[in-house]
Amino acid sequence: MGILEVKNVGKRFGGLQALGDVNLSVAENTVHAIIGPNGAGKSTLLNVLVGKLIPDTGSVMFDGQSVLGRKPHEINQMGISRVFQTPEIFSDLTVLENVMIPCFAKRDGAYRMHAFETVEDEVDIVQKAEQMLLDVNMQDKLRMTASSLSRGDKRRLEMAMCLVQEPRLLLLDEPTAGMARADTNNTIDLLKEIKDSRDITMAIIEHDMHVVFSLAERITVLAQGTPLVEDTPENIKGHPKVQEAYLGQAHG
Ligand SMILES: Nc1ncnc2c1ncn2[C@@H]1O[C@H](COP(=O)(O)OP(=O)(O)OP(=O)(O)O)[C@@H](O)[C@H]1O
Repeated sequence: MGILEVKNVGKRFGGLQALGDVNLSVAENTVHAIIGPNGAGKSTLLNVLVGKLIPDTGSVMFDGQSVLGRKPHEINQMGISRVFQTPEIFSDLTVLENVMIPCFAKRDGAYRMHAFETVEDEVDIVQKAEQMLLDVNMQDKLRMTASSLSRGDKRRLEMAMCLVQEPRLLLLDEPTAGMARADTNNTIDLLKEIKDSRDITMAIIEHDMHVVFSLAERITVLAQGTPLVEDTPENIKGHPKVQEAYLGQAHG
């Protein structure tokens, strides 16, 4: 039994069957990649997992509890965090403040923008946020305004905002999209460090096969809303069904 169990999940948008009959089991403390051509349903599946979309059929269980019917913040409190394709950060705040906000949210159950007025009283949260930023190698950028960060650092910051909540499952939506090779490799190294330093399960959507094969222990190939094959990276390489799924696609 995996920490995440998706069973018979289907989702339609009008006449379009975005997810057909998705079954997926993600084992605890592993990195599981979900790959597939454009329009395969990867983002739709992720949106179901975080409560942004309600599927028409099926069930989603996280650590034995149903995710369906819960609001995104409730799913977050269950221990599922998501890093978006476009970083969701507070541009006008400093790097440190950005990481403090989810700490307040976790402690108080609500975002508290006014919290910074009494920041001296929040020593524990400042320390926690600073340690997190050290873990993602952003200790030199604590006082920088988030809007002035490079694209790679914005993603790194968003990762810190997720990780500071100590999620048990981290969902990564194309974590290296748009990055140059050096930044991509830094992100791979960072994710490996994160994985090795704590109990965490990762589910990652990614088009860059270098990233997928560097990180994933299991890979599910999704095509037209249905898993075609699930296997180890070694067995996925050169698998005829994978070639079939990507046939005619520009990347993969
Ligand atoms: N809100 C929506 N309304 C209507 N159709 C949608 C909606 N969201 C997604 N779709 C359609 O559902 C299908 C699956 O889309 P989805 O974004 O999940 O694919 P994907 O595998 O993530 O693609 P990509 O790799 O391009 O991000 C596509 O045909 C898409 O156009």
